[in-house]
Amino acid sequence: MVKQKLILIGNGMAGIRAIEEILKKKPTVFDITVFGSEPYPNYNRIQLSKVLQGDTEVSDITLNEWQWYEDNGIRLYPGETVTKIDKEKQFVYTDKGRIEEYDHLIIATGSNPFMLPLPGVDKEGVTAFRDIKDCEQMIDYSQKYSRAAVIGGGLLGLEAARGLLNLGMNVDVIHISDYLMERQLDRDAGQLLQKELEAQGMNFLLEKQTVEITGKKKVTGLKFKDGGQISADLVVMAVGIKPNVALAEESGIGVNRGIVVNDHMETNVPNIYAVGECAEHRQMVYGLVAPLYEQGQALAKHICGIEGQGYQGSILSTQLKVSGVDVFSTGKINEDADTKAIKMFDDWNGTYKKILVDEGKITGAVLFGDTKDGNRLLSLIKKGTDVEEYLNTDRNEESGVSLVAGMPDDEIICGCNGVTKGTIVEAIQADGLTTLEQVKGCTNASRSCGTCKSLVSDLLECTLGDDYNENQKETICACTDLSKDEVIAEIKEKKLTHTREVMHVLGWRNEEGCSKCKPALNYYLGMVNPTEYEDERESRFVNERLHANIQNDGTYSVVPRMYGGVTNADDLRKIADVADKYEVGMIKLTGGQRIDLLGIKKDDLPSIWADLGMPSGYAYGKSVRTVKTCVGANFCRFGTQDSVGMGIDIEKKFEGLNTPHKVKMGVSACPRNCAEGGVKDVGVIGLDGIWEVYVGGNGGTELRQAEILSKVKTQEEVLEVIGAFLQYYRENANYLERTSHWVARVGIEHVKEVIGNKEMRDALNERMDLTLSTIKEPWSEAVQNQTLLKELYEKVNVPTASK
Ligand SMILES: Cc1cc2nc3c(=O)[nH]c(=O)nc-3n(C[C@H](O)[C@H](O)[C@H](O)COP(=O)(O)OP(=O)(O)OC[C@H]3O[C@@H](n4cnc5c(N)ncnc54)[C@H](O)[C@@H]3O)c2cc1C
Ligand SMILES: NC(=O)c1ccc[n+]([C@@H]2O[C@H](COP(=O)([O-])OP(=O)(O)OC[C@H]3O[C@@H](n4cnc5c(N)ncnc54)[C@H](O)[C@@H]3O)[C@@H](O)[C@H]2O)c1
Ligand code: SF4
Ligand code: FES
Repeated sequence: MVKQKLILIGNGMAGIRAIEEILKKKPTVFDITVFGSEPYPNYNRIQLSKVLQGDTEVSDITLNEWQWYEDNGIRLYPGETVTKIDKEKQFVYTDKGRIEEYDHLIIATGSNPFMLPLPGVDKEGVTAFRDIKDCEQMIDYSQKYSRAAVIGGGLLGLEAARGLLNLGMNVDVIHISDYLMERQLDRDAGQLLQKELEAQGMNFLLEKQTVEITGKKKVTGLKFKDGGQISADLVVMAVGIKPNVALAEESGIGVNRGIVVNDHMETNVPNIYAVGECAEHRQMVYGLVAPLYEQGQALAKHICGIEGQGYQGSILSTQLKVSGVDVFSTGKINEDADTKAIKMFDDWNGTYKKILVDEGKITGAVLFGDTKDGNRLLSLIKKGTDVEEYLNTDRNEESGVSLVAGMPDDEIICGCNGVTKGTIVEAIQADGLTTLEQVKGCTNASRSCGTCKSLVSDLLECTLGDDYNENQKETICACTDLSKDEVIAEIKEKKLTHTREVMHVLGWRNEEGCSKCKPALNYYLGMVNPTEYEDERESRFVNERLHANIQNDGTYSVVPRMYGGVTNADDLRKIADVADKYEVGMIKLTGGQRIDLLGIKKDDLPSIWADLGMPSGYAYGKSVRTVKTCVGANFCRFGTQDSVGMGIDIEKKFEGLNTPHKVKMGVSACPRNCAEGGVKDVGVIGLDGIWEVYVGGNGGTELRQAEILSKVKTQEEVLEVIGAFLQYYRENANYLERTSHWVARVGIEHVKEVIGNKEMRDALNERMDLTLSTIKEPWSEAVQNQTLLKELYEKVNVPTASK
């Protein structure tokens, strides 16, 4: 059957959720292509607040890994913007010159942050808070400067302000209204919130209208209409959002405030849908994920030909994500002539509750200080419940497990994803779930803002009773209850040899595995049985499969090996010839002292490798990468040892070794440490007559200083210590755990004890040598294998996505 061509414009939260819903219903009907302006896979935008507040890492907020796109046969074009839609011919055009035909088109272009058109808005240091780039800019500024001003005291502004406080900045919040979050709270709750946030260190300027952003090239402060002014090194604009409708409008699709859609999310143009913040349904545009996910459901049903009543609009609820402050609001927030209000204010405990009632039915609520009734009130509003029923079943005294035990099955636990208690309990019982991660994987509960995590955890405890262990072991992924150590033990005991066999024998919940467990099992199997295990190419991340790093424009990079960062005229000539012949986009020196050829077409990869005739630098692999060296004793007047020779020997010995994550090394010949061994996975420093070996350093997002592991005298001893360390890391770290995390987790003293023990060191080196004896050079192997070449590099429609 010929697949129908489905294109999604916008690789964000709403669009991809709609695709997930479509795949659940009709996994094989559509040939899907996704264009996303941002150069990342779909990530959890909501969690950017947590990233700024220091509670999570950018690397942990990905919702759909590159592998997910591949596993589902989706072509993703990251960093590529659709610039035109031809609605008659049914084509889309992109800024990279690509033209793609569609049968169905989904527009999910989200919103743009509203930037006040003030004089000075384009100065350095003025930013919105919408994406990873903005978040990184704020973190960067906080390291250089001390004063931040946030314009807008809404949800976003307050979450940004809390993050900037956590990053050590002094923060002024400039708000136009006379109380905070006036769109979500009433005055009483807004004032309580202000008091609480002031106690946390925020400074508020209310009823202030900014008229100018001052400074020359860079921002220095703000001026207000009342003549006042403040100084600031960073200005964050958080005054609301505007649906991103320019593309739709220019392409002749019906637009009002958002792209106008009907209940099935269809626009006024046949075969074109809109979903998410860019869509306008019954005169409403939404800026929270819960309604956007409901829209995705309706869209998926319609596009899959499943009957349904369509999207009917949503009742909103919001919660501020600032630790130490509990605020919740849903439905109507302010009284009018027809509304009665039930109010409770406990000054002593700092709690406030207001419930609004219209004709006997609950229509809205504002909670401060104690928000555990929030989801219940949302459920009651949705059901149109009589207020008397609510008042007669007061659960104020209940908390934790007894609170969830008393909830009816249709009560919502996860507001973002609309998941009820009944759905979660059923999944726990039917699928044997025991962990939060598994519940998230099966039901989506807690997958967005995460505020429902404790309720889900209470529900697990309530359903499993004594079988629930809160300090659950870390399982490999949601497909199994087994930890990494248990799986490795089973592989050894049952002599398992393939990923599928592991999944089958160990009772994987999902027979196909997932993008988390497949590469991990492939690694563990290879680590346990180096001589017998046949690497499963299809279980690897696409970069490793293609032996090249995919770039944000869909091209690849080629990094040949240069042992110890040393090159020669012949190799440089070969690189120059290749660069000319294949019109390489950019030639760049890397931080690991090598040469990177960027902008390579996929089809050209094998010919370039053949022409270069140099080994792969493994710049794409979870493997030993580079050994950076300083010039050392042969040339430098401070040098005490031959760091270059040592670096080359290390690199030659361990090149191509698979490791749980990438491994970078550095060798210097004196404590000046020019090769930066202090921030490498393995750093070697030569002193007079001895070598020091450091491990567990990291120079990336989470800076960590390497710790001393050993002091030895000879080159052989250095190789012996490094060999034992790397093998111990290979055998004990979780897949995708850098040495910095692993050493911090197990403790350097423990690692020292193991590596310091001669017997253990020898045994580790024996296993290491066995592994090293099996390594094949991947580029020359690929060039000589015609079947592989055809399969990997000439195949059309391989998704341009990687990890
Ligand atoms: C810091 C922060 C915290 C938040 N917290 C919460 C919260 O706690 N709860 C909540 O419910 N909501 C929260 N939100 C709002 C929520 O993140 C959004 O409602 C949601 O992400 C919108 O999804 P979307 O897919 O419509 O838009 P987006 O996620 O913005 O995705 C749209 C994507 O389309 C891309 N795009 C646009 N035009 C094109 C084009 N022409 N071609 C290709 N790609 C294009 C954009 O680059 C973008 O990546 C928060 C938002 C932020 C910024
Ligand atoms: N926890 C959450 O649910 C959460 C968190 C962050 C963002 N978001 C969503 O992201 C989007 C953007 O959030 P937002 O806070 O920017 O929007 P918002 O519309 O909720 O709040 C903007 C605030 O800025 C104020 N404002 C407007 N003009 C101003 C001016 N000139 N000077 C000072 N203040 C001014 C408004 O009074 C308003 O309170 C919203 O859709 C929001 O729902 C949600
Ligand atoms: S680390 Fe020492 S020996 Fe090496 S280049 Fe720097 S100063 Fe010279
Ligand atoms: S309430 Fe936001 S993820 Fe559950």
